[in-house]
Amino acid sequence: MEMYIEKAKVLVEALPYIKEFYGKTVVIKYGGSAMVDEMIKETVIQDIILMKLVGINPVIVHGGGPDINKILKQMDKKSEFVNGLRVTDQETMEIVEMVLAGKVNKSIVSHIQNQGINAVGISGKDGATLQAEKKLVNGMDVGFVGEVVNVNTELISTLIQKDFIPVIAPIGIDKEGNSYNINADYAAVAVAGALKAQKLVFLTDVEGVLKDVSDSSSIISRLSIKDVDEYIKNGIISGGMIPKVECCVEGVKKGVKTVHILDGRVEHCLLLEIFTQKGVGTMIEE
Ligand SMILES: Nc1ncnc2c1ncn2[C@@H]1O[C@H](COP(=O)(O)OP(=O)(O)O)[C@@H](O)[C@H]1O
Ligand SMILES: CC(=O)N[C@@H](CCC(=O)OP(=O)(O)O)C(=O)O
Repeated sequence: MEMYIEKAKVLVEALPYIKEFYGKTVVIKYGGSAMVDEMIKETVIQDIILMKLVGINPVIVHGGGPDINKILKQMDKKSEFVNGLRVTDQETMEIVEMVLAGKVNKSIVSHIQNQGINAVGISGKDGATLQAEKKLVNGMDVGFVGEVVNVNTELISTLIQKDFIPVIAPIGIDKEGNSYNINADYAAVAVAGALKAQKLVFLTDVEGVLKDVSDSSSIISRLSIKDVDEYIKNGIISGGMIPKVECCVEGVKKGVKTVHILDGRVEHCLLLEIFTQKGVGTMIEE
């Protein structure tokens, strides 16, 4: 009996959060290694379904860098990155689109549908959702790498209204109908900003933003956007964490209420963040 009373208490603890987020949009950037581990993948999907069933509107923007790397390797095609962005020639673009909008997108949709909940997978090209232009990196042409210049929220909003979970692959489209490879972190913040989301969550493969990358206990629980430049300058934040944190800052500036970097390897990290007093990972704030 005791055990059931404890379980009931956990549900009651979630009540104020369910009330707070009811009818609100939460954008989840799902990528990196949180996507590679099948067990973790299952728990992430369960969390998103639970969110949906208690009246929250989850929107998934996914990456799939490791999947693209795997296919390029099989094809003996080298991949080069500039500032964390994949140099994307025509052939690479075709592979990126095939992997992200095909394999990865549909696999997430399948996992959700398996649980009896409706999801629709789209690429940013559908309904001209992610309108893009060529992005120059430090003045350099890196091929079909895109920058989101506008998000047309019509298709996403229609899906939400009809109770589907939108699952978005970060492929952009320009005025001529060309495809662009967009880093999924950038795509997620653009979508969250345009939807005026209540929360934007980046799932990644570290505990959060750390003061010392080799010490997982050095987590910065609350990071003010004022301190970000300083942390980048003195090397505390480096590598792949730089664009992620910059996206968080942009999210806060665009008016997303709360922005988080969470450890996607932690079972049920989304539920812990949203429905309990125990915040996990790093929250980026004004
Ligand atoms: N201060 C920091 N705190 C945490 N991780 C950091 C930090 N500085 C650099 N990193 C690196 O950034 C990586 C996360 O970025 P990335 O691999 O691009 O994530 P994802 O694949 O989830 O988009 C971490 O695995 C870590 O190696
Ligand atoms: C331009 C660019 O670099 N695009 C990324 C898109 C996928 C992505 O962002 O995946 P993760 O979130 O899993 O890293 C790429 O080609 O890898």
